[in-house]
Amino acid sequence: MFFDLKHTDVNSKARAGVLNTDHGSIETPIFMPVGTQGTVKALSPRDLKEVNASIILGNTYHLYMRPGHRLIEKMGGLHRFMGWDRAILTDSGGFQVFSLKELRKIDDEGILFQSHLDGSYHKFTPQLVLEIQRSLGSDIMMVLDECPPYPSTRDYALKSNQLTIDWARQAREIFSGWQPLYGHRQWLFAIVQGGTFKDIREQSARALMELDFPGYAIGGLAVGEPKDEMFDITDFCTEILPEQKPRYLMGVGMPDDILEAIERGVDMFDCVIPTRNARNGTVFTTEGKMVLKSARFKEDTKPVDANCQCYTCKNFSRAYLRHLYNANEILGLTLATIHNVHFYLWLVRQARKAILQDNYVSWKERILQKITRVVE
Ligand SMILES: NCc1cc(CSc2ccccc2)c2nc(N)[nH]c(=O)c2c1
Repeated sequence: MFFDLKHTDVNSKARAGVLNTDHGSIETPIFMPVGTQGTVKALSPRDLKEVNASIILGNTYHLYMRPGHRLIEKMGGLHRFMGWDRAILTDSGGFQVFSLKELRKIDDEGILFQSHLDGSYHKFTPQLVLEIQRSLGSDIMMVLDECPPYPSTRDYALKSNQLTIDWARQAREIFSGWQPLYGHRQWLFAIVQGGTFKDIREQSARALMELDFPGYAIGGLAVGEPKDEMFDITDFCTEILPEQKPRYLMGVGMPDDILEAIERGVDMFDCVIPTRNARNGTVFTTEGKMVLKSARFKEDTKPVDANCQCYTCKNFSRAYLRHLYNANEILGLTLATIHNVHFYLWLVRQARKAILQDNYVSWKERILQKITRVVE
């Protein structure tokens, strides 16, 4: 069974489960570090294993653009190419086309766009993005979808949703006769859209459920809408989606967003925040967020987080990390990234423990008091 739902917290919709892939089992709730170009920036696969990452993300758009999915296929697939033998999830690429703001034109067949690298024209179709993900060999693939901008008119959200459902239908058809390239199984997730319109969200979820996918992503959120709307739509979607299938909230989020979404029945998360913030000198700790470049840490001999067991916190001081940032030293990026990814993975592991003990909500309230502070 691809997804085992082990337990649902008695006081909320928070769930503990296991995703079984041919590149290992993944305990949920899970955070997936983003490795856009076949690397989680500043980390080696060895670092990722040391922080117990069980699944990372690759980006179909970027890898298609460079070095190209055919080259990666020649290299034996993305796992071998990047030296990562645990699980990989890849996005379909449509979202990246929209967020790169290059010329793009959507029609019933797919998305026509210009490369951000050399200006060449390309067209992502439901079939092409699956071919690319087949060449990459991702364990979990995403269908091509359109993520409507926020805000969108109701009319736009309706039309866009119809297209996303049509594209998902084509993808499901291709997937029904699926022959993986490298011998390991590949799973296909659908993506629920519909903006912040609940009736369109329901239409989307029910149409995709009829097509029976192994898992369901909630897309089109964390695109600028107010947080309470994001959580309200998330809660609404998880009410409809199959209980026995994994739910993936795309592109979310800050540590507190993830804890709120877990309470509303989400199992999988990805976000660039831990890796991007680390590169900018901001780290997350059990006592709150910390801007390491700040002068207040100039002579601070304490570790980033005294409660953290990561390599960075066990071996280096805040003063040293601040020095590395000021000196523009690459090691600073690596050490802060190790810590932040470790923190996110630790947080969701703690969440899972609380769920299994049926005290997720009280645990969440306690931890939120601490991690949402700013360390002065
Ligand atoms: N900001 C939210 C968000 C993020 C991503 C990207 S998630 C990602 C990023 C890199 C690698 C893998 C997954 C999305 N992807 C798709 N296909 N559809 C969405 O609505 C959407 C919304």
